[in-house]
Amino acid sequence: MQPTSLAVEGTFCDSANRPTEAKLGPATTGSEEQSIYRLLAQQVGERGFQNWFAGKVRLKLDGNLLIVGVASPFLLTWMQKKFASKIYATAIACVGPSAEYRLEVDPELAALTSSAEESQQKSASKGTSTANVPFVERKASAPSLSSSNKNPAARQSNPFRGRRFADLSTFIKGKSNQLAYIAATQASDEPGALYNPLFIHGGVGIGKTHLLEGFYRRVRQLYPALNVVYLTAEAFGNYFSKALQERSLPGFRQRFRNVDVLIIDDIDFFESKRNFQEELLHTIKHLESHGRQLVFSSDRHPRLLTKMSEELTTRFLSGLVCRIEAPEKELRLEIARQRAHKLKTPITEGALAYVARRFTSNVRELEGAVNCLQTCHLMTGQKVTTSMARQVLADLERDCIRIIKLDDINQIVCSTFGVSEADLKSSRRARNISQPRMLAMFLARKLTQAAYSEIGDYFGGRNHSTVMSAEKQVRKWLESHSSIQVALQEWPTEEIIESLEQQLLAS
Ligand SMILES: Nc1ncnc2c1ncn2[C@@H]1O[C@H](COP(=O)(O)OP(=O)(O)OP(=O)(O)O)[C@@H](O)[C@H]1O
Repeated sequence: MQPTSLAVEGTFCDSANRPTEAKLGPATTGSEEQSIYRLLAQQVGERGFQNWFAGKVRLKLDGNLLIVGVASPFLLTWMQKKFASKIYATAIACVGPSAEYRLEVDPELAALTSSAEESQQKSASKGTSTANVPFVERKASAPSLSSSNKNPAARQSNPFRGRRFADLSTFIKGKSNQLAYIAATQASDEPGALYNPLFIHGGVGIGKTHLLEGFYRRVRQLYPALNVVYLTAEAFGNYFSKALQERSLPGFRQRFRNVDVLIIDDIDFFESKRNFQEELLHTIKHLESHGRQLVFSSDRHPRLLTKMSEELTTRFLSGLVCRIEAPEKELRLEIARQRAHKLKTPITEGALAYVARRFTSNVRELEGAVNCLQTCHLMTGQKVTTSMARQVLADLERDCIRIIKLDDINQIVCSTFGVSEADLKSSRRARNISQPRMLAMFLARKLTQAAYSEIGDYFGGRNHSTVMSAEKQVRKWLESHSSIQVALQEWPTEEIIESLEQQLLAS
């Protein structure tokens, strides 16, 4: 599952704009609550705890359910994205393996937040005008991309504050991600000069956001005077809609068209959203014409974003497109090892290898697994062994399994190839219909429990031998590294299948 995110950097990074300025204590003062706070602090680290939890959330334990109340839907999606596994580990540490957790908007916190915001707005309106888009970094001077901005004194006078974004230095390199890593590092050395736009794509939870955040951070460190904005596509869309509603589009445009570096995560969110695409296109055109740096991430290659306008797609393709592939075994092992080291979890090599073997496609889940093992170590005081890992992670592994239905496959294949459901299930044999159909049948065999006859029946009342031969045909394409046409372009079958699987797993 891919959590949606309204993570907008400046809202959190700029302390003046923090949404939860009001100082709130824990919901109750009982020793139980205090110990939950302590466990949570162990999980998220002192800094994370102070930045995001202390005085800002309300914790409640209801049976085996840990409820974390936050001040806004905005915070909720953010916390869900960033801390879900840690909150879950805390819940387990509190009530054992049957624990569950829930993040919810706490009305009382929300009320306190909006009154804090109101008073902020009042004081802002007394001073110079600040537009209603809160996340754009403000700076005194006009933007400049010259190297004179590499100024240590300026760096000190404008230190990076607030939420700690992921850092490129903590990004663990391997075969599957090294191209994207090198591109992000090089482009952040000289924003606007090299790969522009830089477009990073890959499956769920494999480090795209980490790289984008690292990019953001590095540019901020090297060029503190630059106006750098990081946000998700969803946040961009929300701010755009709000500006439309409030008739404040000029302010919105002024904010976005004055940035030096614009980083937008999860751009696939814009698929089928014509008005957002249109606005983004104009923003890109404007920024490009002024030599500003653009960075995007997506779950797919730009050409596979079949519901994106052609103009936008060609712009995405005009710089450098890098793919992060599923992490290879060595990388998974190293990530697990470093995670355990960071959490100070004594763990055997065998247990690490077990985790790396079991959690293969998603680094987020891999990290979640190590978090669970840390909790287990905290509870038992013992070094984590392979058999302990096997036992503890059994539930997690089960939860990580996604149930994929034939309808899901049908929908994702149709939208990726731009064919209608009626065509996919029809008797038409044109290549642009029969290939997606065969792929759909192949995926149905691979990812569902459905029998050949059931699959044949679903995809247009075909018999089981049609499905068998479709499966055989797709295997042949894979073996011979054949390509398939999507969006008027040939793609390696392997890449298409991987992209479809990723979309299915994320759906
Ligand atoms: N190579 C890596 N080195 C260190 N940590 C990594 C690496 N790849 C991923 N991670 C960690 O895995 C977690 C998930 O990564 P991230 O959020 O960047 O994934 P994503 O590709 O953006 O996922 P989504 O598509 O869901 O947005 C993060 O905690 C991130 O720091």
